Amino acid sequence: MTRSIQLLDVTLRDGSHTMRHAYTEQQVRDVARGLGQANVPYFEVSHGDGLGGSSLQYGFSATDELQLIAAAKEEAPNSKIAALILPGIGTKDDLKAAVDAGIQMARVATHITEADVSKQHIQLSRELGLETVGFLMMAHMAPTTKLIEEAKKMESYGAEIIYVTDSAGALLPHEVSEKVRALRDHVGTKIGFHAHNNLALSMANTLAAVEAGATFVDGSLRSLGAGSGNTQTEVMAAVFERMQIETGIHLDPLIDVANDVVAKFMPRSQEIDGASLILGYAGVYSSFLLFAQEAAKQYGVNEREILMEIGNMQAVGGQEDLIFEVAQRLAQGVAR
Ligand SMILES: C[C@H](O)CC(=O)C(=O)O
Ligand SMILES: [Mn+2]
Repeated sequence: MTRSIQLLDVTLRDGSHTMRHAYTEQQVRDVARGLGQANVPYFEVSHGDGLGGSSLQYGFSATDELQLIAAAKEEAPNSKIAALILPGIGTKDDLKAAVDAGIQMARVATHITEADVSKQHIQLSRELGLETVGFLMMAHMAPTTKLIEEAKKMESYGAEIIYVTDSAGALLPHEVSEKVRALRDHVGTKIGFHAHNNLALSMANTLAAVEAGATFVDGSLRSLGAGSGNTQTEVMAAVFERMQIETGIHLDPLIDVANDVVAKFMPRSQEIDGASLILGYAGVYSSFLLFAQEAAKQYGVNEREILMEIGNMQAVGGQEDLIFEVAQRLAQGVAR
């Protein structure tokens, strides 16, 4: 039997963190056109922290995300455009406006233990006729029994696909296998997996997820995403082709857009440096990296020390302010 996988590219959303939310409409058009020409079935466009993320807390977008979504849709009419939405950041009105701009999928994201807050957004997404994903972030922070509990809640609200999201790039392959297999055995939805490469495990973890039953996997071109980035989309497409797993993707134009478009504007290559390694090692939200680097500079302290402390404190998305408090305390030599 031929196996098939749906590949979802997040360059224009997770990559927005690394781009400091400064994507221009032209960059988005160029990437979207390339993804469309490569027949990528799904790709995500929005502020890095999802719809409505443009703010003082998370960083202002240089260009309105609705304008970016509409531009992407024009360039890639045959791909489905997804938008991430975090209840508490993105509102129901943001979701409705994104539908008008052209999205066909909503990915409703919560912390791994907080699925309750996704109910209204998931229900609205279904009412609006969107393909609807429950996106459970920081999956390393809860045992598999809890993951099943939270996934069942999202399923009961109407989610059609549930993602195990390794936001910190902290999961090991056997942990990914265990979590995805447990969802396959206990939840009736399709299963997805989203990786970060902070421990150089994103491809291994993606393959572990696929072997365990995931049929949706995320990637970004040249790995352009928070921290050390995501599984590299074009590499993943090549590996799946070698494994005779059907993706429907045309490899050549995909490599072209990665090399000729994304590589030209990305601020740095997505290597694993000392700080991004610590994200995976200490289990820290990947989008905290740039905040930690800024705080380290501001207070004259070591960025790795900040990240280790944030990991010890088990900080979660939305606690970006804590990074600066930790840096200040370290600068004053004050223990927690
Ligand atoms: C808002 C986060 O960047 C979502 C995500 O991609 C992750 O948790 O990983
Ligand atoms: Mn991510």
